[in-house]
Amino acid sequence: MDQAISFDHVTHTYQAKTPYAQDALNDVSVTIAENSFTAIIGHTGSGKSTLVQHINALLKPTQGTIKVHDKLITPTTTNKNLKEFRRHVGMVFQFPEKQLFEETVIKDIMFGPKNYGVSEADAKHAAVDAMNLVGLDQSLAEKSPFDLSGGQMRRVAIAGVLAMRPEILILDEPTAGLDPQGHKEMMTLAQRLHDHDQMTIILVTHQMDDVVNYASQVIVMDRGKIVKTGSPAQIFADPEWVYERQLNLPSSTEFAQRLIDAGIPMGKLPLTVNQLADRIAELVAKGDSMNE
Ligand SMILES: Nc1ncnc2c1ncn2[C@@H]1O[C@H](COP(=O)(O)OP(=O)(O)OP(=O)(O)O)[C@@H](O)[C@H]1O
Repeated sequence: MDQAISFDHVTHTYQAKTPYAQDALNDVSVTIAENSFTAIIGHTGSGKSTLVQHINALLKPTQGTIKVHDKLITPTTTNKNLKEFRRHVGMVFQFPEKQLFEETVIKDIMFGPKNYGVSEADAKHAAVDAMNLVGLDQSLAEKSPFDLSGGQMRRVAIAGVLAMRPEILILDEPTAGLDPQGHKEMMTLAQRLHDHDQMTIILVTHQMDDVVNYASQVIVMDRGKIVKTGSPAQIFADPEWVYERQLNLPSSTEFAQRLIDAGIPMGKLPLTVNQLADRIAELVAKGDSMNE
């Protein structure tokens, strides 16, 4: 697969050259493949948000470079001429509904395209498409976004990003504060944007079940460094290592680990509920055949 994004020896220091200077990223090199669904995990303060904010040049590296498609971002990159580039990299921050401000849902979603000089008619077209993408009924278009439920408000905010038709979508803890139904809908949306609309999805999350259920690649951060990259199976194959990074296991993996600790041979660690159920069914079938 082609590389959509590559970090080359990137360091980011907040408040550089002051007594409060702090390296939030420390010599990070990593690539993220085109059309991949990549999860970024790591304990609080490990540098996940700092990392992803470099992908649309919201933050610039203190040292090193980032390449996003053909665009090179360096310590001397200025905000001039970044507008067109940023259209291709959609960023959904934590609690994006806080950024809603227009009188109606449709106006809020049209804001981005209009800001890029798209005609009123084309902006409306893009907004209607984006509402469909996120599963918002068109009957909500003329309502105030502030009269909607929390989950709906979040979808309006995401529709505003999708109306720009980005190729890369960054989701920074998109399920924070949502109920189980809203959580499932949000993750299903991310999956559909990846599978159906061929977007490169980058998900920052503390939810290990989402990592194994949706992501194909994982980047693990610890104290401003990338300490492991690989498939979910590779990342969670060593529970001790995961715990040492102050991370959880996916719930099915943790359950299986408890069974192993109790002396039950589970074989390869399961990652998902389906894999766990299959493993237990195999064990039960084996036990039955031994009793026959
Ligand atoms: N604007 C800022 N000014 C100074 N320091 C900052 C700023 N933003 C983040 N930091 C520091 O940089 C480090 C990395 O923060 P970052 O938000 O990237 O971590 P994170 O892994 O996304 O954390 P979380 O899981 O809590 O969102 C932390 O030590 C944090 O305190």
